[in-house]
Amino acid sequence: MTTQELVDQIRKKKSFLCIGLDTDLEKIPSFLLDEEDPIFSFNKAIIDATHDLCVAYKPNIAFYEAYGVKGWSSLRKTIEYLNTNYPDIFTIADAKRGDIGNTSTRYAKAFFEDLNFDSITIAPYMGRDSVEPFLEFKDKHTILLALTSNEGAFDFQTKKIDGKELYKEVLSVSTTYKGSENLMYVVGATKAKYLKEIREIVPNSFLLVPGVGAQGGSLEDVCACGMTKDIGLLINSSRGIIYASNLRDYAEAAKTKAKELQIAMEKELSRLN
Ligand SMILES: O=c1ccn([C@@H]2O[C@H](COP(=O)(O)O)[C@@H](O)[C@H]2O)c(=O)[nH]1
Repeated sequence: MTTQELVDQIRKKKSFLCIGLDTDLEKIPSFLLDEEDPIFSFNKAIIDATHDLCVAYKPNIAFYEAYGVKGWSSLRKTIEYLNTNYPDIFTIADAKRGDIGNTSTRYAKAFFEDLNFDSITIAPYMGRDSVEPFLEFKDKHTILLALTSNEGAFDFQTKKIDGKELYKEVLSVSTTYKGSENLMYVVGATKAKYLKEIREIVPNSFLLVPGVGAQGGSLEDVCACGMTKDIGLLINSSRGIIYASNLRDYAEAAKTKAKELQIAMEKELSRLN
């Protein structure tokens, strides 16, 4: 999917919500455990209930890898279900990969060609040659971790090197990478006060913003400094939506939570016009 197609979807749906599919067998309704593939059954029900309220889904790969071959099969069924039934939805493999060039190429093939995700999250620590193999894929997007939502972000990301914070160096150096027009960045909602300075470095790039809901970040604070004329934001919520109920009404409850966020986003979008 191109960036323009994503922007068009956001305007059409009046939503820049990304729903995180962090599907955990210990948290989904227990009656689903009798199904042949409980993870896929859960994801399918959540997707069917919420697809008109969001523009993206983000399966966190750790939740699938944790169940070995079965988990990988649930992931494959989920992405195939999305691509077949909801081709206008932007898909994010939250895999946080990145390695020496030839290995990164294999990761890129796995997530962009084999699984056919639209995008993947990447750790920038290994630098240019670990990122550029992902950028070679046309109409696919590489989402670099810039300033993450967790407390550990302060261990390295905000530390100064030659007078400049590391996350700012990640942002500015990565804009020189070949194919950088397909870069997006992860910035935690819990780090909203940094957004003004982030926008000075990457004024138009899309930001994937996790950390609203369960981690305490505020949608309004993120929009105040992070929104661009073409929106430029994908705000993720995982647990706050998918685990709204663990009873038979779980999909309906997820829809209600997604709707609350969509309404708040519609209000923010109306300020752009
Ligand atoms: O900085 C980051 C980067 C990634 N994440 C991921 O996003 C979701 C957040 O889940 P919630 O349940 O909405 O808190 C999860 O998959 C994280 O691994 C992040 O939180 N922060």
